[in-house]
Amino acid sequence: MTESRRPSRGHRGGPRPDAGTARAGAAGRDSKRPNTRPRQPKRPDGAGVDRARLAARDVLRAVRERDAYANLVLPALLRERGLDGRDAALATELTYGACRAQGLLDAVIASGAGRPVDEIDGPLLDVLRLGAYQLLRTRISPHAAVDTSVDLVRTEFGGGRAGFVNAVLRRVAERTEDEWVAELAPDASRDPIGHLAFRYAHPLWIAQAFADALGAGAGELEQVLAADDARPAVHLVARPGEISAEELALITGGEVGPYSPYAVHLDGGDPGKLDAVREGLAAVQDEGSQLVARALTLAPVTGADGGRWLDLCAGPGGKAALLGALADIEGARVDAVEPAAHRADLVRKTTRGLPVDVHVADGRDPGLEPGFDRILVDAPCTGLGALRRRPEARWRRRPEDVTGLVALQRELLASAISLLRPGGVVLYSTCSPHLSETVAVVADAVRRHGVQPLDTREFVPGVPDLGDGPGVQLWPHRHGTDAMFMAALRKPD
Ligand SMILES: C[S@@+](CC[C@H](N)C(=O)[O-])C[C@H]1O[C@@H](n2cnc3c(N)ncnc32)[C@H](O)[C@@H]1O
Repeated sequence: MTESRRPSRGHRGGPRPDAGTARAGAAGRDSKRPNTRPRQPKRPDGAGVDRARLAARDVLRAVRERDAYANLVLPALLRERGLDGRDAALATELTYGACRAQGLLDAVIASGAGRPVDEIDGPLLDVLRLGAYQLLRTRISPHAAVDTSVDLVRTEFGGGRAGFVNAVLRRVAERTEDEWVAELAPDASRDPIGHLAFRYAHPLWIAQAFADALGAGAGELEQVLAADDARPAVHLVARPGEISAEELALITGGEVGPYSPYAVHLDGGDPGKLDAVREGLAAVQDEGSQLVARALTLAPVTGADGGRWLDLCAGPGGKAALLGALADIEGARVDAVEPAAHRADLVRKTTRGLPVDVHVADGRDPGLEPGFDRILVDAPCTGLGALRRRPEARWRRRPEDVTGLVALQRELLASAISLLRPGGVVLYSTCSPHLSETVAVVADAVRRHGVQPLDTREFVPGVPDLGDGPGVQLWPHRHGTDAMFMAALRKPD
């Protein structure tokens, strides 16, 4: 939370801050500010300004301008610029925090600027988001938050625009986050979901989808939304047959996960630097995803398992690698289908040395011989269950995305059922709890194709709080996993 400060309401209703009309920048007025930092000359490359904030700004710009993924761009940029330790931690916190909180920040910025954010120049908006995030959601001093933001703009664009940013951020700083929420959010008693969506910076349709999926547990909505904003632990999977979770925990300093026998949780750090990951003994994989791959192998088929397993939506290969390792132990073989060639390459990489055959094909018609014993359909989905790991995703996804994805999910599940042998099992999963993508797709398959729903809770042994079944919905606030859904279906004999 923010450190306490006395909000002055002096600017309310005053003239809207504008380049040229804004008061002089705050730079240089903070007596507590370390005086070692030289005033910055205007440099188009931004050299000389705070390196962590410059990195955060550049990532926000890439996300806004070219739909980049913050969690791919940032680590590469930190490496390229040699930022580590405190600088890297600050850049990460500011980038991911500003991405996640974007809706809330934009509402506050719009109020402070007296105009909608789409009327503010993109590069200025990036800096305003960074500054507003520091003011509302960190303990960084308001002077430092404003000054460094003004510096970022001045070095690139000069004094006029810097004055605008200074004026807007000074208005933002007049209230705490709670006070802004009280002023701008829908009333909690009349619109409780709208209120929580605003407070926890989620688009309303996503908060509504979570509430729908929680059903009787809708009182937990606040916890789900809060869990999306918490920094998730890094989950590793210990590859079965290579290393145990206990051994992996010992050599990485992590903790064995509570549910998957292969899971190790790390507090942070760069897992790519771990020897166990570099040597292929372990990989990064959410514990919920591990449970999905394992559930496919635990669901009973009728008769003997002939060892023909299929992963119909395999890229980038996290579950295919775990299935491949388990298949190796069981004497089975996995066919892995992925239509995107570059993602199929990733599957080949993650499954090297395992009994996995990768096919670049469309899962709706992969051209494989039917008769599989077990099929995983880890379908393309909105990803609403993994928002904590994808900072900007909640603002990029649109409710209209759901319809097209649901059509594809139904077709993929139908294709899987047609490829199963009688008595074989398909496990349908999504990293989304949206009911249209989960129980509705499964109910449609049961109705149309006569498959039998199995009590999937039995295939995630030891996991509590799974509701009434037969499908399983995991939740970050209950299980510490992504909000994965899974449902096992058997083809009648
Ligand atoms: C949720 S991801 C699967 C994640 C993967 N199982 C893992 O654990 O790494 C969905 C995948 O389905 C792929 N996909 C999209 N359309 C598809 C189709 N028509 N047939 C098969 N796969 C498809 C996407 O390219 C994406 O790689």
